[in-house]
Amino acid sequence: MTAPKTPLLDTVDMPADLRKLDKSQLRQLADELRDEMISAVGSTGGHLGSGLGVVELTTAIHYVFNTPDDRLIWDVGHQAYPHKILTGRRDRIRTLRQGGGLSGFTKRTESEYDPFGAAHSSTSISAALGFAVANKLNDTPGKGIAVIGDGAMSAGMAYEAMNNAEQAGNRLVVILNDNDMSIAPPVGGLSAYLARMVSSSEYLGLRSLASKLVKKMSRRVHNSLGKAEEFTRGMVTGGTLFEELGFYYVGPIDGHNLDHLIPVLENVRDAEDGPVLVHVVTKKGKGYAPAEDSADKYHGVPKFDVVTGEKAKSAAGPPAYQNVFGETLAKLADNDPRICAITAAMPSGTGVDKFAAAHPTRAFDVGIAEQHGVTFAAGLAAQGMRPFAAIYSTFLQRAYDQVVHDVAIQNLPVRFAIDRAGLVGADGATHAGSFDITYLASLPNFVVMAAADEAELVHMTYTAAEHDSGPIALRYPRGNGVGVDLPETPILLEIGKGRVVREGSKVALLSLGTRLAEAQKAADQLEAKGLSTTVADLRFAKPLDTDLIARLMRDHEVVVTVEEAAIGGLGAHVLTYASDEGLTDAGLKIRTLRLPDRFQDQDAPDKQYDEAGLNAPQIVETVLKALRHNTAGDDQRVEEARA
Ligand SMILES: Cc1ncc(C[n+]2csc(CCOP(=O)(O)OP(=O)(O)O)c2C)c(N)n1
Ligand SMILES: CC(=O)[C@@H](O)[C@H](O)COP(=O)(O)O
Ligand SMILES: [Mg+2]
Repeated sequence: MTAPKTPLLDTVDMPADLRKLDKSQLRQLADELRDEMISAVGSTGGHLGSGLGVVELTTAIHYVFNTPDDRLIWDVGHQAYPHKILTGRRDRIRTLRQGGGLSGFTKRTESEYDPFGAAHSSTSISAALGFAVANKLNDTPGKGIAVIGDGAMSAGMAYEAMNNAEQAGNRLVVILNDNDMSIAPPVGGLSAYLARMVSSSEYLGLRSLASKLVKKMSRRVHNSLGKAEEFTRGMVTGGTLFEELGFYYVGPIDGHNLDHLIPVLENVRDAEDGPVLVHVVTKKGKGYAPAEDSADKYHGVPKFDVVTGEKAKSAAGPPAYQNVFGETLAKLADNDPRICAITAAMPSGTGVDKFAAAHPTRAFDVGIAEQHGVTFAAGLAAQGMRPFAAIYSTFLQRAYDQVVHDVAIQNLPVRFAIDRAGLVGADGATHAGSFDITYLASLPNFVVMAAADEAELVHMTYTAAEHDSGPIALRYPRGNGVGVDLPETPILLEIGKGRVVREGSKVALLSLGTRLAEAQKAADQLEAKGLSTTVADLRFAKPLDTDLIARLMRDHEVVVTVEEAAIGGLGAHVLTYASDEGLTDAGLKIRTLRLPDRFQDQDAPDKQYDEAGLNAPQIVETVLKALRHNTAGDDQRVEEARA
């Protein structure tokens, strides 16, 4: 694929270069920026539609505002690729989301133009408010500018921030980028409200616009607006929700028309009062037909052919875990009217779309609102339903108090289907599902399971559905299963019981989750070295199968736990149990393999697991080291005895 011709963009490395251009050149610059972004994402894959929708907005913001002193915060950060290109990172844009490359989100360590890291949504207004207030207190120049999407606006955090924003005065600017899309079509009353605001807005002549604005904004703003005769699409002001929260509301305006955007943003920049919310209407996927025409607007794409839009096909293989979950749950719900499914704006990512296709009245997309989703599920459970809250591990972090306070303390049978458990590849540290075992298995009343393969996921989904005595979680990773046959009839697993998949005598590998495949490979390699190895799939991080663990500890010389989870997970529970029971007193060697105590950047998943030390060679090395340590210890003890 040849790179697009970008003569004007080639002259712009930083926003300072952009600001030297004449306004009349900005249209061409935006077109070239869009071409460059399409070309780059075609070669890397990544988030495409959202960035395409903010090409003009990105250009206008950097043209009008004094970034980086004005602190620009992109909500989620998945739309920030054009921003990266304009802020000195064009030379690395084709490394996006790859090992050692640019992050797919904003990241403080990457550039001074990324004042705040993101990837989870709806944090931008709070962060921008923090910058704004700090600058105000220190009498330092610079506003806080948050660009937040309509989907991200469904999260409570955005309102918590707006409720508190008045103190920033004119230092805070919120740009609501309304493309009427989340990853899936947006849901709920707020989305309908925004749609009504957009569809009912008039095209105002300047006079009526000015007379409306004079009531709302300072005279200075009003006067300078008088210069923008060409600005025809209305700045409509009304008794909006945002005004009730203390913002000057400006909009809706056409986010692809630079002749509208630039004067409006200039006025907002110069406004003496504030805070201001600018409602910008854009199109997700704008300017690239295959994206505009697709149902998901090319939210996230693999590599693709720029000319045809054809996406690289992944090799046919086992089904994705999320689909196994969604289809299994849909089948179970055929015979159980109490089962329902909840997703927080991730219907296809969690497989809840499969469930929704079969049981539309029992599938709930609550929007980006994980906290509400969990407590909503708690209410359903308390009323006798069997709710499955299907939430990515990383996003469930946001609802931790709801998990503890609304679910665990009340011992309510909410089923947590925790997708993207473990490392996730290109999305990197912000999306890794590292902590759920730690934060769930420490809670009284909780049952925590991890599926070793897609058949186990079927059994665990069924087991969770039938578990009415308290909260239960099942975790499984991003990606496809390992290729085992799916069972016709699911098995009801005994709570807190694991299984031995291979019996040996010297080394025992206690696996939880999909590292089981690596544990099996490691066992082959250990056997080849003459070390007889047991492999157990514990299935449950809580309650532990203490009978099995005690037996394996008594009968083996080395015991190694293996899990795709952070410190404080299975390994910690096994060690605690072993020391409580005195099982380590006789010199048993226990080692715990888990994710490292650092945030791992994006890379291919297998490389990430290598770096984490959770692939077969590292399991083998851990066992050998434990045995060598034994020998060294013995030698030393012999020496000491001799002395
Ligand atoms: C807390 C949280 N939940 C879910 C997600 C997954 N997610 C990423 S982008 C997105 C859609 C955001 O929609 P919007 O803010 O309108 O931005 P757009 O993609 O339309 O530009 C979702 C649900 C997330 N990043 N953070
Ligand atoms: C930006 C964001 O949070 C999502 O788009 C996320 O990248 C999706 O991840 P999956 O591809 O694992 O569904
Ligand atoms: Mg949107």
